[in-house]
Amino acid sequence: MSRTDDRLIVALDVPDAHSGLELAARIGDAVSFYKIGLGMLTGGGLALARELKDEHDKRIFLDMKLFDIGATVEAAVRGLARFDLDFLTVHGDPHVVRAAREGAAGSATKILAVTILTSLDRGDLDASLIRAGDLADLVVERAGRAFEAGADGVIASPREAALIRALPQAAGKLIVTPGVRPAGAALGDQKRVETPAAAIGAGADHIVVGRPVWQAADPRAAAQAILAELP
Ligand SMILES: O=c1ccn([C@@H]2O[C@H](COP(=O)(O)O)[C@@H](O)[C@H]2O)c(=O)[nH]1
Repeated sequence: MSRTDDRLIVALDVPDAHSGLELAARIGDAVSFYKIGLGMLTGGGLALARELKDEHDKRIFLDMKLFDIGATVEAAVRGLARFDLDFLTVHGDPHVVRAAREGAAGSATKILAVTILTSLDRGDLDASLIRAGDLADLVVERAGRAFEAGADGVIASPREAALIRALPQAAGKLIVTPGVRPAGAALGDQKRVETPAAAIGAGADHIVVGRPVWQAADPRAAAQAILAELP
């Protein structure tokens, strides 16, 4: 059986596993890859991951954005890798990525490193005392360092995807982009945004889309419309 185009990852940012399962059932075979994030941590997110994977043959991206001392990250990733996840996120700091690599050893879980959140702009970085300079340059630099530390891929906005794809260290690595909006869709809190077609055209392997799908009156049709515009 051929899988649905898994370049689209739908963020299941609903409060609990029950709502997540209902949403996935409404979307049906239009989507084969789901992201479960921090908002569902206390709502049965891991149980949902297991059920979608084992009972519904979906791919799972667990977006935990882990950040801690190396030993703690390694232990957390070792435990989470037992859930047979496809993707797991950690912060892009090299010590975190190295620890996550150790924790994921022997599993098929790919470690994705968050560069700079797509909801941030230069003003937000200033407020957080992040080094001055062009935001895209910082994203590309963090991506390069994360790759060198062993990340299987990075999370960045579609605006930086082409620059990251051009890095020699990016060969064979994944670029996954949230911050994706169909033309005319509300941005919400996203600040560095492009359309689905532009993101894939810039070199993203996967796009992550949440609210434009799960808040739609017809989430299946919304997902299908996004897939239809991919080059
Ligand atoms: O830099 C990042 C990293 C992760 N996210 C997550 O992706 C989805 C996006 O949801 P939308 O509703 O399409 O904005 C959400 O779960 C974030 O936690 C991100 O947006 N940016």
